[in-house]
Amino acid sequence: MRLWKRLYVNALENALNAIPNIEGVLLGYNTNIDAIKYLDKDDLEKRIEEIGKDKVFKVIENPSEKISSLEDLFGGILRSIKLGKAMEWFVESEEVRKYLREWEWDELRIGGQAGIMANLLGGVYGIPTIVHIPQNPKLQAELFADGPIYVPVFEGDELKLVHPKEAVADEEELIHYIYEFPKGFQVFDIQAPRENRFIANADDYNARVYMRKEFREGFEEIAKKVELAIISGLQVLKEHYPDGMTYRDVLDRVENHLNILNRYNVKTHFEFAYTANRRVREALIELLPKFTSVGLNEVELASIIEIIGDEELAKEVLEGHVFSVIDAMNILMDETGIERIHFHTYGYYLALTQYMGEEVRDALLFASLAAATKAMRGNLERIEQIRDALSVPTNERAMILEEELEKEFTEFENGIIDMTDRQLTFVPTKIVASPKSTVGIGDTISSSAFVSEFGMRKK
Ligand SMILES: Nc1ncnc2c1ncn2[C@@H]1O[C@H](COP(=O)(O)OP(=O)(O)O)[C@@H](O)[C@H]1O
Ligand SMILES: [Mg+2]
Repeated sequence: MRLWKRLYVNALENALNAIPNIEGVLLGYNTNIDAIKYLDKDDLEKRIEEIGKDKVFKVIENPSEKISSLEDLFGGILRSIKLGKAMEWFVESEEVRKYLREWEWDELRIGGQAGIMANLLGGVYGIPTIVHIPQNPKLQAELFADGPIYVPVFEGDELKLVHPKEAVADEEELIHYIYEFPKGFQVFDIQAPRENRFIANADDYNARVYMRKEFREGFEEIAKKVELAIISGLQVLKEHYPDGMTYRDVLDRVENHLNILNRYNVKTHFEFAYTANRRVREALIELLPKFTSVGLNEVELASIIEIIGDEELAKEVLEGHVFSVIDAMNILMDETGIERIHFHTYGYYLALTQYMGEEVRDALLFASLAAATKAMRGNLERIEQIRDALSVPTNERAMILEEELEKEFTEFENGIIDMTDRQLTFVPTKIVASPKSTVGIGDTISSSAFVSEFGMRKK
């Protein structure tokens, strides 16, 4: 434990010193507005009575999975409360979209993985950050932090970088309406067994990974301005769209972007997120050889192993057997040739890299501090706040894993295992006992580790 205390303190200093070395990072592709509302029993019951309680209650047992009417909307919310389950349904009706807008919200936040990471990397870490925003209405632009956050805009033929607030356009508001309820929340005779959220998604652009003109026509200029790129948001892809477009059309465009980034020696990270469609998941695995790095959790690693490995190993990964996780990471590296794999789960992180160095470990430790800060405060606002996370307890149970690793691998020192052609890095993480929020922690972990490792290796 004393060892890790010392390593955490050193890693924080090393990472903080290195972050100013990073000259530019690109974030694609998903950015939207998250409109959060904390549900109120009386308001909710009144609205449901107005629409017709019977009609709404029918949807609870026969979920429509999408929203074409107000019955669907409130039926979905009630179902989510009843089961205590997170659910996200797409809003198809214009009339319901208007209703949602008028129902208002308690809080607006930037949403989408790229949008959230822009406020972290640009707004908090001060790294020059270019972000893809499918649409740039005022309501969304104002949610971006001040700081070196940029969107590319054409001025004549020339591509200029400006803060989103300076490029506001009369474009669509892509809103994800998030309805939160606490454990025990009661409406009529329905009670929530645990806290959770229902999301009404009124965003036609990110659902099909729409790319704006600057990214279609000016990508080479954009790639020249950065050293790093982090790609996410591809998990939503569907096999087919009503207009005949398929996931292939999107992935061809992404592949073209990766070819350009690779040509300019930009290091690229792909942040995996659970991808329900198996075809799309397969295609994403096929794209991994074009990336430098990938970040994922236990569910996502298992879902990959279901495709490139076997069911038995996938099951063990899900159950959290550390040696199975290590086997799975090695299989993924064998299969794709990717240089860096960062696995995160509750209580510890692992990285498998085709290069050696203590920077890999220090980056994971820094990421753990950033994640704990975010969990504690709900939001990270200033980089100095990360120092407070040093006093958060380090996961004690990971010490048992550490002993097992020590027994299995003789060359294990300070979290680093030399596997001759690969380095395996293990760190026990900080755990916040009662987190204020856990939204976007995974992206905080992966992006913090990826950029800080690069910064430290650059010296
Ligand atoms: N209370 C907590 N304290 C510290 N870290 C946490 C806590 N809860 C979750 N985490 C970290 O957050 C990660 C969540 O990442 P992930 O599963 O990818 O979800 P998402 O991408 O939706 O944020 C977990 O793997 C874990 O490492
Ligand atoms: Mg994640």
